[in-house]
Amino acid sequence: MKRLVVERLACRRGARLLFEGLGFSLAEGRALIVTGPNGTGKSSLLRILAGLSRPAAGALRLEGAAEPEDFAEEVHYLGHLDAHKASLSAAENLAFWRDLLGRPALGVAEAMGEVGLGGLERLPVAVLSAGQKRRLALARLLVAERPLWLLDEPTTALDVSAQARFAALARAHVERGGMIVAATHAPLDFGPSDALDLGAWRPASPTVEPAPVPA
Ligand SMILES: Nc1ncnc2c1ncn2[C@@H]1O[C@H](COP(=O)(O)OP(=O)(O)OP(=O)(O)O)[C@@H](O)[C@H]1O
Repeated sequence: MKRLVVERLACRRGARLLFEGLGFSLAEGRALIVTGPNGTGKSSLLRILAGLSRPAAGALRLEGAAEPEDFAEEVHYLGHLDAHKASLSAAENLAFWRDLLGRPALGVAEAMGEVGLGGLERLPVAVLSAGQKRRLALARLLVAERPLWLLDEPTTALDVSAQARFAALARAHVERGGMIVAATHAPLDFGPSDALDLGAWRPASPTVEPAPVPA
């Protein structure tokens, strides 16, 4: 049984403590929807969970993983940037990620079909629309098996039908025993879910030291 456990987590950016004392646990087969006003630290929390930045304090582990304290191999992280090579085709980009990530799941053509990009495999990413680029980024989640999906505003630029299609893929992941932590300003239906309002974890006095004022 996998379970993400976060204890007494604090995040500092520059001179400000964004949140502190944050604790939650997320069992397999559930999603956690993280909300909060702009600048509360949703993206920063996801980056900490993905192992891309260090917390100022606290601990996190993925119980049931081979290496509970260092579980970067167990996560898919989808940030604001789509991380595509513009000159390569859509299929080449996805094939790159499939090879790099390991633990292959869907094939490239199949994954592109799932996100509604069938027929666009050979187009260079440079000519894809913003929504098509986002769909291609989401297809990455499908080509490699990773139990924990960390999604930062995953539905940005998606039209209504693509949002619904993606929500169905996310629910299927959760139904299979996967986990999702998603930061969003939009309502997302990822199946059995918990809610985390990060604004509630703001410290009483967020400024750690005076910020330098530019001359
Ligand atoms: N490298 C950095 N140095 C200093 N401050 C930073 C750095 N990165 C982010 N911040 C600040 O940290 C705060 C939190 O940013 P973050 O992107 O995590 O918020 P968010 O809740 O995801 O916001 P949004 O809803 O706008 O996406 C912001 O005030 C931001 O300016």
